[in-house]
Amino acid sequence: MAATVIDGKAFAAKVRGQVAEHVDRLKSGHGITPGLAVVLVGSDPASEVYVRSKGKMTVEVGMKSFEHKLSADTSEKDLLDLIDKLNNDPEVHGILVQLPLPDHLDEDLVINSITPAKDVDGFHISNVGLLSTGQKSMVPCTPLGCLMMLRDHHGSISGMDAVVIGRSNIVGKPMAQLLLRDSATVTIAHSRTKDLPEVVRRADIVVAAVGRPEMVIGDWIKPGATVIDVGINRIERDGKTKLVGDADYESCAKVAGAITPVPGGVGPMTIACLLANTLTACCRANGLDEPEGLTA
Ligand SMILES: Nc1nc(=O)c2c([nH]1)NC[C@@H]1CN(c3ccc(C(=O)N[C@@H](CCC(=O)O)C(=O)O)cc3)C=[N+]21
Repeated sequence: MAATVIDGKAFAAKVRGQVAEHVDRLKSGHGITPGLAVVLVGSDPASEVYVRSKGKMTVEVGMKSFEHKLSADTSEKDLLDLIDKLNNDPEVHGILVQLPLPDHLDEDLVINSITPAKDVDGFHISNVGLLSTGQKSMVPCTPLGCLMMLRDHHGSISGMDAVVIGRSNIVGKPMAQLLLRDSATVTIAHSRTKDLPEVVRRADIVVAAVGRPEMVIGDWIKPGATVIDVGINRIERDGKTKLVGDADYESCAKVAGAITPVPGGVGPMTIACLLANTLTACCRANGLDEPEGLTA
């Protein structure tokens, strides 16, 4: 039987609609407009596309968007000065520094200079620590989007076997924390995992976040399992550029019970969750109730 396609694009539109309703209420009821600042250093074409799309959707849900584009040779001091300004700007509730940064900038130092309460990426060491100890934090957008789709599809994932392929700080590790918090049995696999296909075959939930185009194939998937494909890889095929995930869609969809497509799966949910996190940060900053269903 063919897998159910989990429509991340439609789900993301629904989430953005919910965010927009909350923003309306904040504006009319409290005179507060949530604001998101995005900082881009350098001019990577793919990054520019994402930043533009984030800015557009930020404005669409009624928030203020502050875009800061800095040249590729920006000094660490200038970048830290800008972050300091944004940390202290009451109109800014969320700050995102687009990654990766140019080599001469210390990514950890830069991320950890963002006020944790405004760290809508959830990458600050304080937020990482809070998440892993089950305390209130900002949760990384991509794993949060994956969790929302899993909860929506399964109702509960309690007791299910989940295998996360990939151990990055931005996806693999926080994803594992979120799955664990929802009482799944979690394995983190990676490029050195012994007999990866056999490990993946045990999973009811497979989260593919390795960054290798179409690496996970249908033969590795337990019949009926849910495949969440985090990969976004641009490849050349038949003389055309094509966007593919870390899972081989065609073969996986034949075996899986449900699967997220690329594009139109995890990617749009990531941006929707960025807006949801900005809303959450704004509510917390103003001592207001947090939006229900939009946090982890
Ligand atoms: N601090 C930081 N936070 C990020 O969240 C962050 C980042 N840096 N650096 C770059 C990556 C990449 N990223 C994407 C978000 C949405 C889509 C997305 O919506 N993709 C569409 C397709 C877009 C296309 O056609 O190229 C889709 O999958 O359907 C993709 C990629 C966020 N990132």
